[in-house]
Order: sequence, then structure tokens, then C-alpha cells
Amino acid sequence: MQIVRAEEMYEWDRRAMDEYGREGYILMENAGRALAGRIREKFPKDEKFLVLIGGGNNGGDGYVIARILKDQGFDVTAVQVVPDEKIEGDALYHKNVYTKSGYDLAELTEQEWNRGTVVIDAMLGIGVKGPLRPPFDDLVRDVNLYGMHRVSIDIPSGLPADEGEEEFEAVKADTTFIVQAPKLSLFTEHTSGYYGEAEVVDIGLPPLSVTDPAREWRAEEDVKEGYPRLPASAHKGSRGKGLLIGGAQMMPGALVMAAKASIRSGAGLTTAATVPGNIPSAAGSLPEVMFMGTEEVDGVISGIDTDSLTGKDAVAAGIGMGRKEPGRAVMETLLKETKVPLLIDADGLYHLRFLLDVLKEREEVTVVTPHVKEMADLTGESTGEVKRNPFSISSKFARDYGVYVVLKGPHTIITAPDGRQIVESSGNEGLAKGGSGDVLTGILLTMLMQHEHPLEALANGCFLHGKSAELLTAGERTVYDLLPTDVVEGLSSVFRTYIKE
Ligand SMILES: NC(=O)C1=CN([C@@H]2O[C@H](COP(=O)(O)OP(=O)(O)OC[C@H]3O[C@@H](n4cnc5c(N)ncnc54)[C@H](OP(=O)(O)O)[C@@H]3O)[C@@H](O)[C@H]2O)[C@@H](O)CC1
Ligand SMILES: [K+]
Repeated sequence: MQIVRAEEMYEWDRRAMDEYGREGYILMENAGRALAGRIREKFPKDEKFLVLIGGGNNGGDGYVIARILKDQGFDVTAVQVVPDEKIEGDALYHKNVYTKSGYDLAELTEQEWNRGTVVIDAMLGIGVKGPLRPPFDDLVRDVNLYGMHRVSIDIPSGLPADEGEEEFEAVKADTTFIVQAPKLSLFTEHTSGYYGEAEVVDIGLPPLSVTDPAREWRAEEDVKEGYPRLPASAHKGSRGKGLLIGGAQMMPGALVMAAKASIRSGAGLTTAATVPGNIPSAAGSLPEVMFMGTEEVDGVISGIDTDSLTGKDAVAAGIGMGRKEPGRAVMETLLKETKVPLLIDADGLYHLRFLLDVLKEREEVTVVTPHVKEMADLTGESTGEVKRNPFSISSKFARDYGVYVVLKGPHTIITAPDGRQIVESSGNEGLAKGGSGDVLTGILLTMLMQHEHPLEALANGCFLHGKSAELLTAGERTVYDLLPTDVVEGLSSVFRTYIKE
């Protein structure tokens, strides 16, 4: 499913009319009808609806919804919150249909506020610009104040559709029925909460690609389709030989979790390279993994035998490695000498910010997997800027350095060097724990070895990780006690449920 900016949504609508000959008022009828259908399914007939209608096409949708619900016998009070001269075009057409149907408009009084049980917010859609002007400033506050169930049409009124805007006042919806395609602000941290429970409603626009490069929200079916099948003749070579590099003397756990996640997610053979002192205990807990010692200074990795890179299908480095000086040279060597996909995470990302010129020179596939803070440090932006602009900041970094970016968060945004983006939303707050990232790194290492396309590999890896958490907390675990190591064990259920034929 495409994730659109406001201007891309308008482009879609315009092409539907200009190229496909669909009249605007028919598109609005279809939109309102689809939306009313969802409202009817969600709420019992004894609810009292208050429909607030604004002056643009969002208000036009509101007129159609109010009429259809009234046609079907629902108790609906409709209020046009702007003067008559503000209603034009397709919205005016539908206002006329509404009034010719014998339906009237009410004044918004204290009584109406108190009578309603569900408010349908069709005041402002994706056309909102700048700070709210009267009467919307007061109306938005009132909608948030009265104790009705708040249903926003397309987008909570006042909320920007795109990323980036910092200051706004908006309806805090309980439910949002999004028209045709999710907008960027559904996925940005400071805006997503305003949507409440969000559902995309297909209003029947012709299937057009309006995002270029493609920007897509992953559905579960896509994962199953895109997942590489293991041939019956699979051997460890065909499943991939991966190398994980990380771990300092005081931090053995990260590498162990990543290695375990790598083999559980299907790697043929995983080798873990770490400081020699960590090997006995790590090897004891992971008999399936091969271990090799690195050079070491002050308890951290200071050098790696580049022969160990030969014969590998992918390499992941940086987890639990520490931030001491010697690590930088190790990362520099890896950037220069790794001829297969190289994934850099955690402390590796810390070192990477001093090696951006080397990164730029690298020609083979490179993947970085930052969370917001790490992304901020890599790009020199503030964490606030990254949170508000995750799509464009990821895209710029991916293009500037020719890398794949996995920006981790409640909605993980995966970006290819050409700017294509996939949002993967599986997972829950149980994953917000030290070690989750290490598990993801292990899974992604395996995915990079098994998929033909890195973007697909990374999206599927994020899915496995997030879905494992979801399945576990739907069963024995809760978001409070879930551990990263549980997520590794939970992979079996994800494979069984979503991948296995
Ligand atoms: N086109 C499509 O692709 C499709 C669109 N569809 C629907 O149309 C919606 C978009 O409609 P839209 O473009 O008419 O804009 P919309 O959100 O109603 O707002 C415009 C109104 O808001 C006002 N206004 C703006 N800012 C303001 C502020 N700060 N403070 C106060 N007022 C402000 C502005 O007033 P003005 O600036 O003119 O005084 C104008 O009256 C979209 O969300 C979806 O629901 C679907 O049906 C089908 C596909
Ligand atoms: K709205």
C-alpha cells in the first residue's frame, strides 16, 4: 500500500479525473459511501452522531456521510461549521443533494454537543495550512473536550498530512478512517498518536503509482510472497555463511544474542568474532556457532584478520563493541575490505560517523540500522528533527552515501540507496529493551544472505522480529516481561504462521 504526501494524494485524485474521466463529485460520492459503510459497521444504530462539516472537500465527504447515514435511519445531526460561501465545487454539489433529500443543518449549541455520542470530524483534511484560524481553533478544542467518541475523516482535523511540521493543534481522534492511502504523519512519532485507531478505507480510485521512488506500507501477504523458499537440496552453503563481529570484554551478551538470532532465522553457518576472553562462555551457550578471536587492546576489538572475511556471504559488525578508539580502525578496515553486504549497527554506527568519507567510497551493499538517536548522530540533525522527518532524513542519508538505512522505531522505515522506502509496523513496546537491536542484527544478517534484493531482505527481517514479539505477547508473554531472547525463540511461530507454505 502506498504511503502518500498530500501533494501525491492530490495528484492521484487529479489523474483519476483527467486521465480516467472520473468526475470529482462521483469520486466524492464513492469516498463518502465507503466511509459511511465503515462507520455503520463500527457503531450500533442507537448512537447519536454529530457530523461537523468544514469548507473544503473534507467537508464534502462529511455531507455524503451525513446523508447516507440519515438515509439508513441513523440519528444524525449535521452542522456546517463555516459560512455558506465557503462551500464550493463538489462539496456544494453534495450539500445540495443533502438538502434536496429533505435533510436539514443544525446550529452547534451546547445541547448538540451534549446529545451526541459519536462526533464525525469532517472539518479539515489534508488541505490544512498553517495555524488554525477561527472557528477551527475553538472547534478542535471543543471536540477534544466533549466526551464523545471522535471519528476523524481522512485525517484528524488540524493535523499535517506530511512530515516535518512541529507546531499544530489537532483533533485527538479515537478512530480515523483514512481515505485511500495512509499519509506520512501516520508514521511520525509526534503525530501518529492523533490518529487513534487508524484504518485505511479504499474509496475506489484507479490503482495508480503516485510515489516515485516507491514508498510502501508492508502488508503481511507481501512478506509471504517475497520470502525466498529453501530448495529441498539446501545445504549450509546455500543458506549462507555469515560473520558477526562485536563484543567487548564487558559486553559479551550482544554478540551472543545476535548469533543466536542469526542461526534461528535460518543461516547455514554463523561465525562470531570477538575478543578472546569472551569466547569460552559464549561458545558454551551456542554450540552451533563457530567462534574466532580478534586482536584486542584494553578489552575491546582492535583488529580483525581480513582472511576471515573470505568465503562469507554477509558480515554484520558493531554490536557490543564499545566506543573506544581502536574500534574506529576496525570499522575502517571492514568498510574497505568487506566485499559482501556489510551491516553496521550500534557502536559500529558510533565509529561510522568519523568514517563517512570511507563509507561514501564503498561500492558493495552497506546497511546501517540506527535508532533515532544514532540517526541524529550520524547525520548531525537533532533527535527532534529525525523524529519529525524520518522519511526525508533517511532518504537523504541513503542517497548521499549509497547505503540501505533501517531507521528503527514503532514504525521502522527501510530506505534503499535509490530512495525507495518500505515501512514495517509489526512489533510492540515489548521490544523497547536493550538487546532487541542485537537480535534484529542477527536476523538481518541472515536475511541479507538469503534474499536477492537487500530492501526485501531488510523488510522481511524487520517483520520476523516484530511479529515474533506480537505473537509472544498475544500468548504467554506480556510487553512488560518480553525479553530479546524470547524474540529469538518466537521466530519458530512466525515461520510456521506466516512463511511456511
Ligand atoms: N483531493 C483528493 O485527493 C481527495 C480528497 N478527498 C477529501 O478531501 C480532502 C481534501 O480536501 P481539500 O483539498 O479541499 O482540503 P480540506 O482538507 O478540506 O481543507 C480545505 C479547507 O480548509 C480550510 N483551511 C485550511 N487551512 C486552514 C487553517 N489553518 N485554519 C482554518 N481553515 C483552514 C480552507 O479554508 P480557506 O483557506 O479556503 O479559507 C478550506 O476551506 C481530503 O482530506 C479528503 O477528505 C477525498 O474525498 C477524495 C480524494
Ligand atoms: K478531518
